[in-house]
Amino acid sequence: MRTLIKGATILTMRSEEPFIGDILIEGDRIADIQPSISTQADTVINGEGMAAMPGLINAHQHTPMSLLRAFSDDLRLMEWLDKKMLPAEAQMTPEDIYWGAKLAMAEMIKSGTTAFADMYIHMNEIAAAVEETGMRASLTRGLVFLENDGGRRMTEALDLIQRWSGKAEGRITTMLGPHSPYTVPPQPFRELIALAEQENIPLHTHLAETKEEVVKIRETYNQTPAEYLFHLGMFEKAHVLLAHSVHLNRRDIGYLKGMRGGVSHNPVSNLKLGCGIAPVKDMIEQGITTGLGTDGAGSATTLDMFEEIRAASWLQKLDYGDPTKLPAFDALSMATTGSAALLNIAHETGTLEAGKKADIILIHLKKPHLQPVHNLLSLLAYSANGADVDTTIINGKIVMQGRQLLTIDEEELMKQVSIRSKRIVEGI
Ligand SMILES: CSC[C@H]1O[C@@H](n2cnc3c(O)ncnc32)[C@H](O)[C@@H]1O
Ligand SMILES: [Zn+2]
Repeated sequence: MRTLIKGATILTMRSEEPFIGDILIEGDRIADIQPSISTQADTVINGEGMAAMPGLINAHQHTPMSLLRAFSDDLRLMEWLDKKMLPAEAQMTPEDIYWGAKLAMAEMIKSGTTAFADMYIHMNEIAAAVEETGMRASLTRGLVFLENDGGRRMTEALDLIQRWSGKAEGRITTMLGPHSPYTVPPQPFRELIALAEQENIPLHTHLAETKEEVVKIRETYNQTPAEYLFHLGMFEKAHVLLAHSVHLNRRDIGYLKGMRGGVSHNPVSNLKLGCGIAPVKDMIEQGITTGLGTDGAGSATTLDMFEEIRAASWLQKLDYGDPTKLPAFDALSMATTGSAALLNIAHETGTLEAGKKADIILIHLKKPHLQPVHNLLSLLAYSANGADVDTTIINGKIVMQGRQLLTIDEEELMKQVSIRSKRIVEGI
């Protein structure tokens, strides 16, 4: 199967310079990118007036929480989690998880996200939704060790890894997911890190999201959250995906230096929950890989990565009182090459180049808020939004064209979401 995109304004993200050209896709990979390609193809897409760029990669998500979007807002994280989210999650059936995840995937595909990292429960249902929708995903069974469950959660985590790693034409990868420093005591944390090292499995966790977490870890271990993980050996033994990392001091950033993996910055969720501003510029200066994520729609409300790109850039400018901080290309890099590295898939995605997987989005530029095109990078980072995405291609397959989802029945999805979301909140 060959698909040819003709005459698009191409931003490869390998360089900052866009150019007008063609992209040839063969099977699941990009075969060629040139100013002009003359060849036969099964499908030809007219890319005129469109920007072509790598699909955006959401490095931290809880997909089924899309069913809890706008259910509870304007609360502190711990109160929001304990009093609202956990009781609602206790009402969710595996089928709810499947439809909640599908809702998130519909929104992601429609806003130009082609891959994501997810941490949740009932991961078989999420994996099934990934298989059907055609998305690329790194899946993690979130592990909280505050009560003895007889090893059930751990069994599910290992089952996910065994059953789904490399499945769905290689689109699914997996990680181990100790939820956070405040929900996983040292011994189980050590065991997970040892297992990750032994089996070469990446780890996905939350770190230093709120001041309350910093206080709690200080009271319990007399350490900062980053120190806690560092002394458990986490950063030297495995690839680690750290969500948030808002409250890191200079020494904490030093602990992360040289780590495999890096930090998923989730600026919109951090803003909305009043968590603070992550030291993104300082982490980048220390060579720490930084990507972008939304967190779940239960907190972020939207999964539009263009909002994250904009918020990331503006927060650093505001924090330093300096508009030169985190310029457009750097913020776009976080959502593409940065997040790809966090998901451990940078060899396959994150840039447009021959040989890489064909994860490509086409953005309609002939819109009042995207004209004139003095600077494509600025337009994409500071003015575009998810609704400007016309076409989404993942693993060489067109999953949205002309804003029509091709792998998801949107009408059925809306029906299921309406029934299930009502039942969940009525049950609390
Ligand atoms: C055990 S599965 C993952 C678990 O994480 C919860 N969660 C959602 N958003 C956040 C956040 O911002 N910080 C910490 N934990 C979060 C979610 O509700 C699931 O229970
Ligand atoms: Zn999270």
